Amino acid sequence: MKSQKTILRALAGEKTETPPIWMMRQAGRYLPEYRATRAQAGDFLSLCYNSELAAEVTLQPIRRYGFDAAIMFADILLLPQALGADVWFVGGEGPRLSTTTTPQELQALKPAGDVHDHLAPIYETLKILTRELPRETTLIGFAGAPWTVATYMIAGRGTPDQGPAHALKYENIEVFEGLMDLITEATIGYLLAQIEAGAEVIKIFDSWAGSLAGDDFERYSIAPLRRITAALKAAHPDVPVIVFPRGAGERYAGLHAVIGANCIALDDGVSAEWAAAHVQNGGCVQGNLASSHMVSGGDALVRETRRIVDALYDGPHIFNLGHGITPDADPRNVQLMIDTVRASKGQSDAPPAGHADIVQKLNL
Ligand SMILES: Cc1c2[nH]c(c1CCC(=O)O)Cc1[nH]c(c(CCC(=O)O)c1C)Cc1[nH]c(c(CCC(=O)O)c1C)Cc1[nH]c(c(C)c1CCC(=O)O)C2
Repeated sequence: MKSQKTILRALAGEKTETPPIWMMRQAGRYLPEYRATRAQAGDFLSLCYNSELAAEVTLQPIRRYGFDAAIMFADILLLPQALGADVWFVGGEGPRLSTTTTPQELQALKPAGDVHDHLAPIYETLKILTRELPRETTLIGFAGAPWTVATYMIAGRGTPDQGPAHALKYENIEVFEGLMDLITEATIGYLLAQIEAGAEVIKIFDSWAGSLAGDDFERYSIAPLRRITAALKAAHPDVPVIVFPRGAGERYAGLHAVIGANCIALDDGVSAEWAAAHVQNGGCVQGNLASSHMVSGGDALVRETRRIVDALYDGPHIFNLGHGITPDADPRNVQLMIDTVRASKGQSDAPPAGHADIVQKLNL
């Protein structure tokens, strides 16, 4: 039976009349209703573990904008915490973790199968969402890719160049690879449990893949993504997998087949025209409007949105940003992007129907 949900149709390789749309970090600080619920929860991690409130913030952008998909509200750093690392967030700065760089610290982490009690609230969030989401909205579960999660566990924080993780590869490859294996195994169990709790699509974020050079890219980004995808497919062949090796550049070409994923998510470092020629021939692509347009808006936003839709019009495409929306974004620009995508029919130089109205309505 053909699925009614446009995202699932695109993920199955179908070209849709207008691309379905959702947005990375669509529940977030740019929305006043998110800030209010986060204040009610106390802090960010408390919000992640409060299933009712996490479901509520997941639903907020769906109510406001009617996105085609909802991504469960959680964070990639909950898994290290479930493995026994300390994780906390410093306001205005970002995450902090206890570090794992020695054999003793690796040994002290829990086995991959022991994460589920800790993560039970996340599975509960998915169950609530399965009941409460509109029928036409697709529910996305996610995890960080092993390399990206490892970069935080090794450095104990976000780093501009992932230097500490690269250094550990050279200084103690056993600890590095042992940690990668542990994260990979735990991630498989975590994602399988998300599917069992109601996730219809899985997305794996390899936000720092771009800093892996040469063989390291294959070994530490692609191989773990392939291993996780294969394990998910073995148990749930019908659940589509989106992978996001951010910063892959020309290495995006051919990745569907290499990883076995249904969709490759593109950052805005590659052009949509290039991706149409070199990536979309392998299957569905997602992306890739620069998230800065959500801050600046106006005609440039409309033009660029239109250009991406047109470039990827001949194949399966899910519209998204190239990275998460930032806290300084204007919620009205999100509406302008959605209206532009939904008014488009592809392959035309004319502005989308209603473009002038949209711009006027939003007072741009
Ligand atoms: C690297 C990474 C993290 N988390 C995530 C990634 C991969 C994607 C990417 O590259 O952005 C993924 C993530 N983080 C969050 C989601 C929820 C779903 C969504 O709406 O996309 C998802 C899918 C919520 C969040 N995760 C975080 C917030 C902001 C926290 C707050 O409300 O204060 C949200 C809404 C915090 C977070 N979480 C992380 C960092 C580095 C930070 C601090 C930076 C920041 O503040 O934006 C780790």
